[in-house]
Amino acid sequence: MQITQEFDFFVIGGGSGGLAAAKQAASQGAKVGLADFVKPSPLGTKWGLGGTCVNVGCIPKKLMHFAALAGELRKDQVEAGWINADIKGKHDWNRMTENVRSHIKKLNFQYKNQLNNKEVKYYNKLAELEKSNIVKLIDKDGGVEFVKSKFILIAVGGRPSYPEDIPEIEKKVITSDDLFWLPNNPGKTLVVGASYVALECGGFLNGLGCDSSIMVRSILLRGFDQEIAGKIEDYMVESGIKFIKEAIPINIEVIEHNRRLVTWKQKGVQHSDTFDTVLIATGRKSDTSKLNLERVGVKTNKNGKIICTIDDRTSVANIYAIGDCVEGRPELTPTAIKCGQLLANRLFGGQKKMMCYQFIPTTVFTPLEYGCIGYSEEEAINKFTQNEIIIYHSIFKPLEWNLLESHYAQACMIKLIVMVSTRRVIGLHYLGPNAGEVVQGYAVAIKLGATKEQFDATIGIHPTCSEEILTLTAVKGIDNPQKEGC
Ligand SMILES: Cc1cc2nc3c(=O)[nH]c(=O)nc-3n(C[C@H](O)[C@H](O)[C@H](O)COP(=O)(O)OP(=O)(O)OC[C@H]3O[C@@H](n4cnc5c(N)ncnc54)[C@H](O)[C@@H]3O)c2cc1C
Ligand SMILES: NC(=O)c1ccc[n+]([C@@H]2O[C@H](COP(=O)([O-])OP(=O)(O)OC[C@H]3O[C@@H](n4cnc5c(N)ncnc54)[C@H](O)[C@@H]3O)[C@@H](O)[C@H]2O)c1
Repeated sequence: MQITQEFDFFVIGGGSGGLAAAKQAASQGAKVGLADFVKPSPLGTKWGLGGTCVNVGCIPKKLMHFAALAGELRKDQVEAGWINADIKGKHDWNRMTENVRSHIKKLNFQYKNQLNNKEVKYYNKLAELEKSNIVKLIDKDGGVEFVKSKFILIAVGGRPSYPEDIPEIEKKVITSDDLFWLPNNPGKTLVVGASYVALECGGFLNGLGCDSSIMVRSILLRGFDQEIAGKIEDYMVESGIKFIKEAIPINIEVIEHNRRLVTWKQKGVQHSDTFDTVLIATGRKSDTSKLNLERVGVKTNKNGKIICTIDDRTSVANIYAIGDCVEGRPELTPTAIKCGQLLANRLFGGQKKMMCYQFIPTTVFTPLEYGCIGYSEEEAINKFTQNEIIIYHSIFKPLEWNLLESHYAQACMIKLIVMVSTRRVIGLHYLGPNAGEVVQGYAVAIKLGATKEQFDATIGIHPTCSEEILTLTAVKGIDNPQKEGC
C-alpha cells in the first residue's frame, strides 16, 4: 500500500461539522485533508460540497419556506391596500428551484474556495478506514489512493431512512434528498412523518399551491411542547393541510400516469387514495455502514450511530466523530459546526473547552414558525414535579394581522417555564412569525441563567410580537414574583 499524503488531521465528510473542523484545524496550523463524496439518492440526485444543510437541508428548505410565505403575502397585500395585488398568480416551481439551485451552487463553490484558501487538501472521493491512521480514498471511476493521518475525524452525517415492509419503496417515493431538486411541481403530495422535515415540507408545499396531506403515525413533534404542537396542527389545518392521524402506509403502488395508489391503516381500518408524489420524512440514519468502522474498532449502536465520549472520541484513540453521525447529539447545523470548531481547538490550539449540549435553541419552520429553547412543559414536569415549576403563557395576535382577514386570532403563543426555587427561566417556547429571529436573542438570556424577574425588568419593544414575553400570565403553579431590580 502506497501512502500518497500524510496529514495531522483528516476529515471524512464535507458537511457543516466536517468543514468547520477542517477550517479551524488549518487555522491552528495543522496540515489538513478532507474527503467529501455524495452517493446519489435512489432517484439519482447528487450535489456538491457542503453536506446536507447546504444541498438538501436548511438552505433550500428555508428558501422554499420563504417562497411559500411570499405567496401568503400576496393575499395580505390586498387587505393592506395594494392595487392589483389580487391578480391571481400561479407559482412557477421551475423558476424557484432554478434560483435555489443557483444559490446552492454558489455555496458549493465558496466552500471549495474556503478550503483552498486555508490550504486544506480537498478530495472529491469516497473515504473508508483502512487502518486506524490510514484512509482509503476511492474516486468515481474506482481509482484508489491511501492517505495517512495522526488524527481522523468522521463527520459523515446521515441520509433519509425509509419505513420497512413496503416492497421497493425507494423506487416509488421521494425524500428530502430529492424534493428540493425536483424539476417539476410535485402536485398532490402525501408526506409521511410528523417531525421537523414532514411538517416543514408539508407546510411549504401547501403554501406553494400543492394539495398537501401529512400522515402521522402517533403524535406531532414528539419531544417538543405538546400544547404548541397542537396549535401548529390547528394553524396548518386552517391553512388547508390535511392530517391523516394514527395512520401508517401499508402499500404504495405506481399506477397509470405515474400516480401512486397509497393504502394505509388508520385505527385498524384500511383506506386508500392516489397521490402524484409521496414524500417520506420518517427520520434519518447515519451514513456509516461503508466506512469499515468495525474493522478498525470504532463502535456504533444498532442504528449505525457512532458512540462517542463527551469530547468526541470514538472507541479508537485517534479517531473522533461529530455531527449527525454521532449517537445522542442534536441533529442541527450549528451544533455540528460548534462541535467541529471546539474539537479542532482542543486538538491543535491547546484549548480545553468542550461542547455544551444544554439549552440549544431550535426552530421548526412550519407555516407559523415555532422556536424554542430548554425544557418543554412535559419534560419539566417529568424531570421536576408540577410544584417545582410555574408555567406562564400568552396567546396573542400579531398587530399586523389586524389588517388582514386571513389569519385567526388565537394562533400565536409564548410560553415560559420557570423554576419556583430559583426563578430561573428553564424553557421558552414561541409560536409566531419569525420565530428563529425572536428566540435567538432570548437564547442568550436563558443560557446566561436569566430569571423571570430579569425578563420582567427588561423594557419591551413596541409594537412587536416579542414584547408579548412581558405580558405573561401564570397558568400552572403559584406565581411568586420576587422584587424587581434593574
Ligand atoms: C430537510 C432538512 C432540513 C434541515 N433544516 C435544518 C435547519 O433549518 N436548521 C438546522 O440547524 N439543521 C437543519 N437540518 C439538519 C442539518 O442539515 C444537519 O444537522 C447537518 O447538516 C449535519 O451536519 P454534518 O456535518 O453532521 O453532516 P452532513 O451535513 O450530512 O455532511 C456529511 C457529508 O459527508 C459526506 N460523506 C458521507 N459518507 C462519506 C464518505 N464515506 N466519504 C466521503 N464523504 C462522505 C456526505 O455526502 C455529506 O456531504 C436539516 C436537515 C434536513 C434533512
Ligand atoms: N428546522 C430544523 O432545525 C430542522 C429541520 C429539518 C430537520 N432537522 C433535523 O433533522 C433531523 C431529522 O428530522 P426528521 O423530521 O426527518 O426526523 P425525526 O426523526 O425528527 O422524525 C421522524 C418522524 O417520522 C415518524 N416515523 C418514524 N418512522 C415512521 C414510520 N415507519 N411510519 C410513519 N411515521 C414514522 C416519527 O414518528 C417522527 O414523527 C431532526 O432530528 C432535526 O434535528 C432540523
